[in-house]
Formats: sequence, structure tokens, C-alpha cells
Amino acid sequence: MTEAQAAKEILVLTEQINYHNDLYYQKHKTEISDYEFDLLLKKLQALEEQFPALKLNDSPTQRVGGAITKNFQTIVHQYPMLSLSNTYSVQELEDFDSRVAKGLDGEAYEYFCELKFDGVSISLIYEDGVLIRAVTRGDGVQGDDVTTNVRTIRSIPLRIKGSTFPNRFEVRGEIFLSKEIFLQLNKEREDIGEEKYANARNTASGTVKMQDSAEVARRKLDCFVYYLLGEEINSKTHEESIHKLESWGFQVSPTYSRCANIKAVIEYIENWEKKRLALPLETDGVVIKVNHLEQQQQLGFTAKSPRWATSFKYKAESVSTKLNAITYQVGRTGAITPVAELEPVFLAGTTVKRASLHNANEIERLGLCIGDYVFVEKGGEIIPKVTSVDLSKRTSGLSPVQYITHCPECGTLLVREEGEAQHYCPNTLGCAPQIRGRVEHFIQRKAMDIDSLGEQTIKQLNELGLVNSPADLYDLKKEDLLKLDKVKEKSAQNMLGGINASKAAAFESVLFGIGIRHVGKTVAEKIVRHFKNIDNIANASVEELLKAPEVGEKIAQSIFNFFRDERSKLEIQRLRQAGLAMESSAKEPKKESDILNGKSFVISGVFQNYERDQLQDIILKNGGRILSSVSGKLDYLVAGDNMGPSKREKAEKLGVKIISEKEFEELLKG
Ligand SMILES: NC(=O)c1ccc[n+]([C@@H]2O[C@H](COP(=O)([O-])OP(=O)(O)OC[C@H]3O[C@@H](n4cnc5c(N)ncnc54)[C@H](O)[C@@H]3O)[C@@H](O)[C@H]2O)c1
Ligand SMILES: [Zn+2]
Repeated sequence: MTEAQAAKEILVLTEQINYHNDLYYQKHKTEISDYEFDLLLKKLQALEEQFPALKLNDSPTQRVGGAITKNFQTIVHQYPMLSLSNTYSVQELEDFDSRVAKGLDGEAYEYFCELKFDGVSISLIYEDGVLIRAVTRGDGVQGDDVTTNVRTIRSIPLRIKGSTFPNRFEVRGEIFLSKEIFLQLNKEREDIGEEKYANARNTASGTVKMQDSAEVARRKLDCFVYYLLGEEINSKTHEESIHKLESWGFQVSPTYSRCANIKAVIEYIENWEKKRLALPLETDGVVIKVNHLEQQQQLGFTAKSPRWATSFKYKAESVSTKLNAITYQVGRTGAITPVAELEPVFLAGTTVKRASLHNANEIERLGLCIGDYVFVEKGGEIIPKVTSVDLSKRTSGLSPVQYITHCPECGTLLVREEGEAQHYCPNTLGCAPQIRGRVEHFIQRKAMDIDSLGEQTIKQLNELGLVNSPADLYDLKKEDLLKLDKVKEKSAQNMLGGINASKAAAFESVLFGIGIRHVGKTVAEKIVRHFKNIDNIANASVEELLKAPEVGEKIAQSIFNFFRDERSKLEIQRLRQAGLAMESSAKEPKKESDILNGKSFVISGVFQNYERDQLQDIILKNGGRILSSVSGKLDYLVAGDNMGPSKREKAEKLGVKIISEKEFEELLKG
């Protein structure tokens, strides 16, 4: 390669890597696998070594890939938060070991191995035993202050146990979503017609940077810690530090092990390759650290990572198999999911016959033809996925997959909304899986809680033409139920009892249960609080809907459309006649004073002593008004933590008074 060619190649690679870094760290998305990404980076590194003069100062090989955002306060790290070098091969691991041996000049040394948890790294600062700050890695030098969000994580102690600890220290760890919580979160999203999250890591990193910490708390993040730093730590080894962290009440994964030499490290790596798949969280490799802290110091750091540690990444097992067909599933909300039907193949301990293809874009990106051989991977994710076409086995005469245009269940023309990757069957009221899904959604515990009915019963009731919508449940008679397989007098009675008892459910459960797209349980609760009864909701304009807390453009439009559909109006009317609650049972807030009469407020950010709705209630009860956005007419902007900077700027420009939670309390005293 000539120098000119290398220069060009370096530019192209840098641009690609920067693009993927931005997607990964800022947008919490990925378009290529970690392995492919690491290959790009290695290629760039090799070129830079061959042509040192061409190395760019800000090359992605020289710095940590992330960045800070404008939504949080920026904090400079006391100790830089670096990356880790990585390898996928035992040979490279042995090279690392040789470098360590050389760097330590013949001194004896040992390693400490931990699993590499796949989440997002966090720095936790403790003073006098109390968590005072939590900061993201950012660009390694400075990060985002996400303390309010991190305080919601139960496994991170707000105050540490015991009485002997340094005045000030820093703990580093990995925030993650367990596989179980991630699947549950996706199930809930699918249920209300939201697109599913791609993987747990991206979801965890997106969650840590949310503006609403009440939502963060609901997501149930978790954390493993793996690093202790500070002036007065007094540990001799990393192992000792880990034991200290455990004794102070931090959550440390019990999977670590001290390893006498690189041979033992390799055994550790082999030992965990399969076992890690059964762990409750995703892991993508092993982190190998020199155990003695003095030796760590002696080895030091490069610009981007420590020389005393490295990571071994497991390459996801991948096999090539034939794509026999693509089938299409129709979900509760009509979302179409394409599924690859594969020639059965053995992969990472199980036989794989099907793999998810997500949506039409994915099929296009892969360039699939029926009859192709495709590579299938089962990485950290639970569901296998098709990663690419095995072009070496492509035969001639295959033509690219044509995505279906009509619903495989009811034949209706599919639609795809602007900006969405998924196709939908719009025949919500006439498409069998959608009908069943809607009734299942309606009877679930968070909605009407009718546990005497199950999926099978609903399927049969629908096939017999007895149930086509939730309201039909309330017309069921015992004779109807006796027509079902294996249903006798007693269970029929039981079912009717459950249906009848559901009439006592609260209005927010009903509103969630009727299944308006994008309206989850929390949103339903907020809407009920704001609008009080179904008529107010049904008659609200999009603009009025937008004034309710947590209701954005997408939700407002969806609610508005729902209540303009004659068929949903009829359904609501039938449910009302059946005796379901159509208004909030909560009492109107009683007027407490006139102290805030004529004053208008916007509430923004997160508060120490109140939920946002509580603050709203207090304002209303004392005669104030709530506005939805900052304008010249606004009297007060009540600012909590993590308020968006644009709101503040606007308020400052318009001369609106910005008050803190404390000042608001003062205001109330008159
Ligand atoms: N697919 C993509 O588009 C894309 C884009 C950018 C980055 N990436 C992936 O991210 C990696 C680079 O990310 P990185 O710089 O964050 O490095 P890294 O994730 O490879 O390694 C460093 C991080 O490992 C984490 N870690 C987990 N367990 C640990 C333990 N026991 N001890 C110490 N640290 C532990 C820490 O958060 C630390 O910051 C790449 O190798 C690539 O795989 C992928
Ligand atoms: Zn359909």
C-alpha cells in the first residue's frame, strides 16, 4: 500500500468508526456487531502503526469513544475513565502476558479475572460513606452527572455499611438491565404497540440518560461494581479492594477468580464461555487485570487504556444454514414480524429452526433471498438472529425476498407509518390475532385482572364467534362457556364470576385495558388524573391531550384517533352499559388556599421531595394554573434537577422567574 492509499483508507476508516461510535454512545443503537466494529478499529490501528506520520491527533484509536451530552451537568473525572484493549484470540492474550512480564522486569505476578458485563460504565463518588455523585464515562475525561437517576438503582448503596472506610473514594461499575427485566420491558412495549428495544445494553445506556427519573426507577436497572479508587484505599491487591467493596454493601458479581498465571486465565475463559449464558445478565467476555496494585502502577496506561489489564471477548458462535422460507407473525397491535424459517442447525447448545428478522429494513439490509445460506448467531441475546448471507454458497437464480403487502391472517393491505420500521395490519377489529391479542391485553393483571380466562379459552371463544372484542365478554352466558372443550358447570361458573368481578376495576385499569396504541398503564393513570372521566378524554383535542403529563405528540394523536373511530365509540358504550368504571374514583383536589391565584407555572426536572404530579396538585389546590410550555405569559418556572437546558434558556430570555423547589415552598407560605 502506498502512503497516499493509506492516507485515504485512514480517513475512510476514521469516518466509519466515528459514525458507529456516535450511534453506539449517543443514540444507543448499533448497525454492526461489536466484532465487526472491533475489526475496523484494529485495521485502523495497524495502518497507523505502519504509517505513524499519518496518525490523526484525534484518531479513535487514541481516545474513548463516548461523549458528554447537553442534558446533564458536565463533571470532570478525578481519574480518567478509560477503555480496555481487547482481543478475540488466545495468541493475542499470550502476547499481552509477554508484555506484562517484560514491563515488570522479571518480577512474579498474578492475575485477577472477572466477567465483562455488557452494560454502561458508571463512576460513583462517596464522601463520608454517602453517595454524592454518579457520573457517566462520557469521553473519558468528563462525563454526565446522572446522580438522580442512579439513586433509583437499589443495588447501589446510598450509604455504605460498616464504619471503616476512607473519607472519599470512587467506585466504578457497570449498570445493566437483567435479561429478565429486559424481556419484560419489551413485552410491555409490544403490548402497547411500541417498537421493541434491540438489546439490553443499549436500553440500559439509554435509560441512564433519561430525563425522568421516575421512569428510570420503573425500569429496574442493576449494577455490578469492579473497581475501587482513591487516595487512602490501602489495598495491596485488586482482590483486596473487591473484598472491601463487598463488605461495604456493594454488589459484586461472585464470578471472579484469582489466576496464578496466563494458563489459569485461559482456563477461566474456557470455563465461563458456556456457563455465562445462564447468568441473569449479558456478558461479552472476560476482563483480565494484574492483581497487585503496585505492579499496575508500574505498568501504567496508554492514552486509551491501562497496560495492566485487557479484555478477552467471546466471539458469538455462528453457523451457516439454509433459509427455507420467511413467515410473518401478526401481533396484538397488528405489528408484522418476519421470521426466518431455517434448516434446523445445532448452535451453542440448542437446535435452532427459526430466527428473528425484525422488519423489512433488516431483510433489505441483509439482502436475503429464499434458498440462501445465512449465518445465524446466538450472542448474548436470547433469540438467535441472522447476521449475514453466506455469499460463498449463493447459487444463481435466486431472487431477493419481496416483503408481503397483505396481512397473512386477514388479507388486508399492510401500512407502514412514516418513520417506523414495522409494517402494520390496520384491520384492528377484524383480524383474528389482533382480536385475541386485544382481549388478552384487556384481561391481564394490570388491566381488568380476569384470571379465570386464559389464552386458550379466548382463542376458542373467538373461533366460535362468541368473542370479537372485550365488550363481548360481558354478554357471555353459561351455555356459551359450556360449549368450550373440557369446560364443565363449575369452571363456567368460575369464569363468569371472574368476568363479573372485573366490573369493580378502577377507571385507569379500564382505560389501559381498552388498548389504545402507545397508552401504557402509567400513561393511563396520568390521563385519568388529568381528565377525570372518559367523556373529557374522548372530546379532548390533540392540543388539550398534549397538556396531560407524559402525553407527547404520538400518544395524543393515537388517543384522538381512537375516539374518532365509530367502532371504538360503540365498544366504549357497551363497556359502559356493562357497568365498567368510566370515571376516576379519586376525589377532586379540595381547594386549600388562594395563595397562588392568577399565577401560572411550568414544572420541569426532577424534585427531591415531590413527584411532578404532586407539585401540580399543590399548585392547583392553591389556586395556581399549570401551563404546558414556557412563554412570555408564564409567571414561574419551577426548576428541579436535570432540567433541560433549552427550557432554562428560553425562560431566561423571556425574563420568566425561575424558582427552585425550596423557593416554591417559600412562595406557598405567602
Ligand atoms: N457495534 C458498534 O457499532 C459499536 C460501536 C462502538 C463501540 N462498540 C463496542 O464497544 C467496545 C468499545 O467500548 P469501550 O471503549 O466502552 O470498551 P469496552 O466496552 O470494550 O471495555 C471497557 C469497558 O468495559 C466495561 N467493563 C465491564 N466489565 C468490566 C470489569 N469486570 N472490569 C472492568 N471493566 C469492565 C467497563 O464499562 C469499561 O468501561 C468495542 O470494543 C465495541 O465492541 C460497538
Ligand atoms: Zn390482519
